[in-house]
Amino acid sequence: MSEAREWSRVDTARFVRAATRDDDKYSRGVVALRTGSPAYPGAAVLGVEAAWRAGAGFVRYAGEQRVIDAVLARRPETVGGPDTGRTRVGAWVIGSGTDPEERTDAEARALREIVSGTAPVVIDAGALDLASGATAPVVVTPHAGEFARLRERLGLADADQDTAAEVRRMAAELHGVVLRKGARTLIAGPDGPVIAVDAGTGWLATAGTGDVLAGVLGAVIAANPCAPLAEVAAAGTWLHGHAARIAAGVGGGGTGHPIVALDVAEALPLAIADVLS
Ligand SMILES: NC(=O)C1=CN([C@@H]2O[C@H](COP(=O)(O)OP(=O)(O)OC[C@H]3O[C@@H](n4cnc5c(N)ncnc54)[C@H](O)[C@@H]3O)[C@@H](O)[C@H]2O)[C@@H](O)CC1
Ligand SMILES: Nc1ncnc2c1ncn2[C@@H]1O[C@H](COP(=O)(O)OP(=O)(O)O)[C@@H](O)[C@H]1O
Repeated sequence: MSEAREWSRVDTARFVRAATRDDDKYSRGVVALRTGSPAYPGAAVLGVEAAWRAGAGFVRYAGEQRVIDAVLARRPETVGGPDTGRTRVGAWVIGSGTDPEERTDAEARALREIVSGTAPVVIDAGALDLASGATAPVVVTPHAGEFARLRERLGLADADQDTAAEVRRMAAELHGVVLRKGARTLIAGPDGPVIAVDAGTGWLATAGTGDVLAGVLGAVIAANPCAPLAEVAAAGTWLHGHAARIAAGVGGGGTGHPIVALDVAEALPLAIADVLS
């Protein structure tokens, strides 16, 4: 069995800071998302909401007009439309709520430009096929099914001893951070230990919470430009789990109650306040 380092609240606190009088919207972190599609507009809304609620100072959304409309209806603070180059993006989020089979040439070009850039990119769901060609720093976020498919695609499908070893091996192959989602999320960079983040509540297993996680990761990465990417990703994952625990009311040792993905996003400010206290 491979060893994994258990990630804690104290570890997370190193990557969360209170806003100060010296901050402006750019210093708090700029996140840009190219997520969602006419088939899954909700994924864009969830990721954008999560990026704001996780403390981003500026959130930009680039996508189809119908999806921009859905995003702005929920979060008018968001700046829609393609980046005109005036804002330096601290982190990109791509792929949530998209289907690679439906990708247009224009969309493929836009995504290729993002994964060839210098800003870190969270690569989720329908963009996972772009991970192997990326030169930007990346965090890829497959769930169990996507992880198995990505292993096949990369020719890594022969047996490893356990999932932690598989995650480490994929990270080495991709020269990036791999974040394999589950009740216990495993995260590894090309070097360094495998990190384990326990969600702490099964109520998090509900549609759209992965889209929320992608937005959280974007915000935490944009706010921590100089920190090791695997550790920043672990901090974002821990906050996501903590927000779910708060939303589901499992804090006092009780069984809690069902939640939806937006509940997790809405509990993020309380999770951050708790870490800062
Ligand atoms: N409101 C929305 O717009 C939502 C959009 N979503 C988007 O829907 C698209 C399809 O995502 P899916 O994950 O449903 O579909 P996928 O096509 O990625 O995978 C679904 C299949 O993978 C297998 N699988 C194995 N382990 C799994 C696991 N742990 N979780 C999920 N599937 C597992 C299952 O057999 C299942 O049939 C993605 O782009 C995703 O971002 C989802 O996030 C749900 C919410
Ligand atoms: N049994 C579980 N207990 C706790 N968390 C879970 C469990 N199963 C999945 N999760 C978490 O829920 C989220 C689901 O993400 P994902 O599978 O991408 O869903 P979606 O595509 O619907 O957004 C991930 O953050 C994952 O770690």
